[in-house]
Amino acid sequence: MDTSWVAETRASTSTATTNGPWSIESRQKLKLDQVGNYHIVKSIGRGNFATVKLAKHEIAKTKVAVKIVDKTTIEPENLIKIEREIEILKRLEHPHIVKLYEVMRSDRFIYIVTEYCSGGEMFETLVERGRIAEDEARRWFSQAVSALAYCHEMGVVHRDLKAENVLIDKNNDIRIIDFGFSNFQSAGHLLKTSCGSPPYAAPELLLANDYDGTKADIWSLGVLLYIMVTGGFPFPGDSIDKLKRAIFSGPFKIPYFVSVECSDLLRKMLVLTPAKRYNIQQVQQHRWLTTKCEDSLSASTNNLPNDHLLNTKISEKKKLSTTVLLFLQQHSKWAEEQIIEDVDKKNYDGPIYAAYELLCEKLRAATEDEVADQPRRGSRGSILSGKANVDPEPAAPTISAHHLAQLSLLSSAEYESDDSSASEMCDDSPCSSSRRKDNRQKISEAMPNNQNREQRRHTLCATEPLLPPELLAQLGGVAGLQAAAALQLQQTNIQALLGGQPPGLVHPYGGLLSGFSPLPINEHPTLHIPYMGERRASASEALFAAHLMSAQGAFPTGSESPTASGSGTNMGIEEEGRKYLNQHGSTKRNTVHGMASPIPSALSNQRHLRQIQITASQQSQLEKLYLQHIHKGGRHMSAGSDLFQIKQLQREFQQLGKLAAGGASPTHAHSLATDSSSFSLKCTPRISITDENNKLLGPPVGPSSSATFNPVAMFDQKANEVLYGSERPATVIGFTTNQAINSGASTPDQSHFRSESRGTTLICAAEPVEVVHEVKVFFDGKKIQYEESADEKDGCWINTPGIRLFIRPTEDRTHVELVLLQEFSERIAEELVYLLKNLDYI
Ligand SMILES: Nc1ncnc2c1ncn2[C@@H]1O[C@H](COP(=O)(O)OP(=O)(O)OP(=O)(O)O)[C@@H](O)[C@H]1O
Repeated sequence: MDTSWVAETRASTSTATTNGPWSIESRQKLKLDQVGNYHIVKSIGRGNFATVKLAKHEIAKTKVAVKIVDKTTIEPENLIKIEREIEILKRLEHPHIVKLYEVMRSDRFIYIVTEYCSGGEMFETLVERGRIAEDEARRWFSQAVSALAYCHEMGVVHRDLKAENVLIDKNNDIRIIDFGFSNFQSAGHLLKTSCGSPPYAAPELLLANDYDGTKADIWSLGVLLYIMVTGGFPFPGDSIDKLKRAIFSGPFKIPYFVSVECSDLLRKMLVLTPAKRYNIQQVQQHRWLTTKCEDSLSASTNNLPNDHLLNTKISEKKKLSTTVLLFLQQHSKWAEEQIIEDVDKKNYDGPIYAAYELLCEKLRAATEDEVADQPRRGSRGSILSGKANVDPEPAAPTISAHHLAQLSLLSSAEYESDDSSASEMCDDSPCSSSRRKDNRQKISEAMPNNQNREQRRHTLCATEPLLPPELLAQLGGVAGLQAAAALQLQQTNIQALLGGQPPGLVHPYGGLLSGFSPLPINEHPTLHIPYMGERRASASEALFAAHLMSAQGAFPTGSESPTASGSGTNMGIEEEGRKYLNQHGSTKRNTVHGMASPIPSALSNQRHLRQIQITASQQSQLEKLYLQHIHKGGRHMSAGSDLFQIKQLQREFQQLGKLAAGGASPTHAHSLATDSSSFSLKCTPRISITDENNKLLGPPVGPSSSATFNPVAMFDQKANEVLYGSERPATVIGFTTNQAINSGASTPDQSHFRSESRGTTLICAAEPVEVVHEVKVFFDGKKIQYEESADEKDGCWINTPGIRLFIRPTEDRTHVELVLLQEFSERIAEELVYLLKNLDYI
């Protein structure tokens, strides 16, 4: 391969200013400002084995993303994942799949240049905003469906679809990324490797069965849709075992606010048995996607799967744009024949194709803008002549001086207007722009164990060969070529692409995941993250292995030929699920969404709450409060004259907690879920009346006589009605912590929201000493007294009456864990976070 075009990387390192383990010397950073034809602007993301930079093409002046893989620092199996991703991206071209432009290689690095998606990950958006409106979800979802339908038609299964692998571009359209776990799958062929991200993994994968990758993708897509429209996961579980129990223990719940059509689609995608699960064509044709609300008509119409549109775009591309050709000749040293040849071959391994494509896109966008700016030419004509409106012209096939000039102007204008300065470039930070930094921060807050963020991104490679010889043969002969031809995808010489299997793509071994440790369910108020702290992780068999061992013991995977259901065993998934539950306990794990539990940690799920039974005296006290509440017209009961009763009741509840922890006394007949027995129950009963948005309302509805008063049952029933039923407003009797009451939250849900936002971790590039110094200066300035103490983890505590800070070094960063206690002043806390964020200058 001719690599003479690969420009020498210009690198420099930062200089040391201090000494010791915290010195900048010890964490010198590689500074990179140019690779190939790309000017590196700044870091925009980091995976576990790649750093992603924003860069600008020198000729087109277009922003691109450059994924930089340091081959010397990653395991061979992860290198194979990267090679797999490259090979598959080369074969795919779809408006909602990230577009590959160029691949550059040096002895040490692989640079993968793709289109830049400025809107970040869908995951970030969902964490930031919570669930999204159905019309908006439909738009994004239909784009994802369109991309997946295309993949499946091309014989490609993604196997790691999740909100983190869906990026948003500047037009608010989605792009699917991360094809590292993708593979080719021909009809009738089943896959073996369990990979992907457990919360999105289909049951057949969790049971370690052979599986149909297309059906597994549908399950993941169903989970994605569920997250979009509800803001939570359908199957919560902080370990694979719990996840399996959640999946098999019965139908998942869909909150009341999800439309009937959308619920129906979800139920047809999240079907246990793969054979009964919808395929991608059925999803495409489902009425939730085809029937559009009037309001969202314009937004969604443009983005529904439309093969005609796709083909039009593709056929446009077939014509070589002479405008771009001429422009390239003028602005580069490449000869005409060379350009024509590389473009014709779609040569991703050289610089010409990328330059050509980027310029074409720029020209196309300019042409579209121009057309949009003009009055609609067809409107009048259609009235007079009966002819349809005139469509925008495709990129001009002939040389256009106007377009040539436009290209030059656009290129320089965009370049000048970009405010990303070179000063921002070249660090290895995961995120440099302030918006993304904010997002990251929010996500960091949402993570159950945010000091593990670096590890959360571990993605391990699958154990299957990338292109098994028989698949290669099949693909070259039938599936790949026919699919490509049918879609008229491109004039690429596919035979040439498929002609040889790149070296090192077939690998017999899998990755090993170290440090897998289950963590508690994340209780973020908007996006519940049910997974074991490895939110972002995608995993291969190795990750699943330990957790699957028991399952495999329970359900030996048959070596027989695939069954009709595609499960790879003679046993149906449902049957296996039942067997699993029989063997591993059948605790029902209903998910409760929307009504986040007011009680943190061990009692965080309402299913625990439901199992609390109260004593007769607690019952009568609650009743008293309830009746008083009605009498006072719904006023919140936690203040003033009620304080004594509250305290009294609280003591009883604490007693209840102790009893539960030490084994319930038969006389009390209290029962708590076994896995919540270690908590100390510090509840204060509260009575509040909420509407469907958990806003406090007027007097409660419901029984007011002693004979019918049953607070626990009422809570349970009403919470369910609020969540899943149609009755609203509802009366909710909630239990909350003192802390939440002190924070002024008016309803259980709000109190949860607030208490959740109190712990946060900030990651700073500043030295710990510097952080400690700044924090002390801050407190001194505010005249806030603090105590300072060292910790055995080489960290340092700074405690004030309302704020606790734990500052500890990591290998190249400083973690600052910030806990705001109940007495905190929100304003001071905000100022402190602001200060710390400003220290976080990476
Ligand atoms: N084209 C892009 N445009 C904008 N941001 C991107 C782009 N590609 C990647 N990123 C950002 O960089 C992050 C890391 O990229 P990516 O997931 O491809 O790396 P990776 O090393 O393969 O990660 P993983 O360990 O999850 O497999 C992404 O999560 C995303 O935030």
